[in-house]
Amino acid sequence: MVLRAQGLACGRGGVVLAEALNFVVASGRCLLLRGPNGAGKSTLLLTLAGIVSPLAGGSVLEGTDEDAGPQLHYCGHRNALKPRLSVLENLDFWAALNGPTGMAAPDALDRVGLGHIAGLDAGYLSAGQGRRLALARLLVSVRPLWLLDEPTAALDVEGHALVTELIDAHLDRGGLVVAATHDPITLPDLTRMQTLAMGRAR
Ligand SMILES: Nc1ncnc2c1ncn2[C@@H]1O[C@H](COP(=O)(O)OP(=O)(O)OP(=O)(O)O)[C@@H](O)[C@H]1O
Repeated sequence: MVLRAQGLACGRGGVVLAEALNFVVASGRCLLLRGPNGAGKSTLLLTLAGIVSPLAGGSVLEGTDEDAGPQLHYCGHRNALKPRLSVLENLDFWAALNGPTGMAAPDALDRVGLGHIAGLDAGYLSAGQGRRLALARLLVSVRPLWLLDEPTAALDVEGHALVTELIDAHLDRGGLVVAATHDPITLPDLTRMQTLAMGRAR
């Protein structure tokens, strides 16, 4: 499986943020989007997700079965949690919506360190706990392409390590990751990583 961008231009509000982007991300590899605030990293992720239309060119995930349904997870800045549902109910909701094709929800909560508060209303979660719950969505539904916007935001040191482990395990399974991040993410095997430097918006 390969994510291929060709002649891709993206922008918001009539401003071109990146243009003539050509890159390939193959199975088992992670592309890190780097650049200052406002460079267009989130916009590029939204464009790859199909949420924002490209201004030119495009991107395609090659090697997928057209009948297999959605092939990507988009994990944005916001955690998309329902505050009146418990932690487990939130994850069950996402598993039902995206398909319960991955880990069982209680196991996924254990994996991200939230098993002990599965019954707590999500509205009471700390910022980092909310981020961990958002990341658990990646585990309960199997999708090959992960588009992650600041996945380590609000996470503690162990949380940073968790993100690295989740990405690494996903790559082991042949997954692909594109992640916008200001924090360093260093995978054990550096040959799995590539970087796209984006410039400041004009
Ligand atoms: N809907 C919109 N209309 C107009 N401009 C927008 C819109 N959404 C984002 N922008 C602008 O697009 C630019 C790029 O924003 P984007 O969120 O992609 O940057 P980023 O590289 O992810 O930044 P950060 O590192 O701060 O997260 C910013 O200048 C932002 O103000």
